Amino acid sequence: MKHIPCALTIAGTDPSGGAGIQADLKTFQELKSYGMSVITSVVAQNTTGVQAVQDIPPDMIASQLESVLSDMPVDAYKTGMISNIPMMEVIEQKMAALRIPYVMDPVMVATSGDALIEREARAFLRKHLVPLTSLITPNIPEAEFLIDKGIDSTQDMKSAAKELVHTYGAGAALIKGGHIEGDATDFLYDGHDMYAFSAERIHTTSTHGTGCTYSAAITASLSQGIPLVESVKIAKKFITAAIQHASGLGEGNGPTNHWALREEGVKQ
Ligand SMILES: Nc1ncnc2c1ncn2[C@@H]1O[C@H](COP(=O)(O)OP(=O)(O)O)[C@@H](O)[C@H]1O
Ligand SMILES: Cc1ncc(COP(=O)(O)OP(=O)(O)O)c(N)n1
Repeated sequence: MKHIPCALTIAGTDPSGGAGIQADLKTFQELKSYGMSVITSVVAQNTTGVQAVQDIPPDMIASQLESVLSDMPVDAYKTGMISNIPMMEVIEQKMAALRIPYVMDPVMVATSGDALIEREARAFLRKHLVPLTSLITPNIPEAEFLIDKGIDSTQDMKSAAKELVHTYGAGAALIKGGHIEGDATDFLYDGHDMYAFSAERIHTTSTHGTGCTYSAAITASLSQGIPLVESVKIAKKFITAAIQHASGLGEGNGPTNHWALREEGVKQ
């Protein structure tokens, strides 16, 4: 029987469908990986912001992980919103021994400005989960927190990527350029070489869930055995089209369009 590439997301929810688990599963599906999910927090949110958060008890996160891991193959996984230390401990305990690609989107704050992680959990994430990653994908504010320094230029972005690998033990680091002026250029450092992935900046407010979608797209390709640099290249094309062809849904920062490449007729 043919093996279907299987990708798992461990993250919070977005009932409006633009970010979190919902964005991840849509992305896995579009990129032809079988999607699975473990929910860390149920978040009442939409394009205007976060209205309420209900964290799932750590035991229940452990049970969900056991359900998936005891029965299903997982070829690659990603984490998104992990709001507190007990959740991180469970993820570390269940996932550390797995020798499969792990992409961490170190989610801290939503586009709306709402915090999605407890303050004291940030340092724990850096110490315990970052060293398990194959790739970490911070935006600029997240990278600034992780390295404890300001990032004001492309040179700073490149230095941050190197520091995340060499000082904090990430397998590779992709610093995203959504939050700096100029073209939307992201820098990937894999421990040896630096790569730039660039797209023209699109003038839009439809950026809700861009980080979730981008990291899920990378995870999908990694689950198919595609090498890291090529996976990021595919994902950059996917997220750029998704922003470009956003539907303008919602009253606030709208979701991206996960089927944009399919609509464009681009063969994936
Ligand atoms: N306005 C934009 N035009 C084109 N690409 C963008 C735009 N905003 C973000 N991106 C791209 O979307 C991806 C997610 O980046 P970013 O918005 O920085 O992440 P996050 O959603 O985690 O804040 C990156 O590839 C970034 O370069
Ligand atoms: C449940 C959940 N997880 C993550 C985010 C933040 O998503 P991100 O892709 O960084 O996009 P923005 O919201 O910052 O655009 C979220 N909102 N909800």
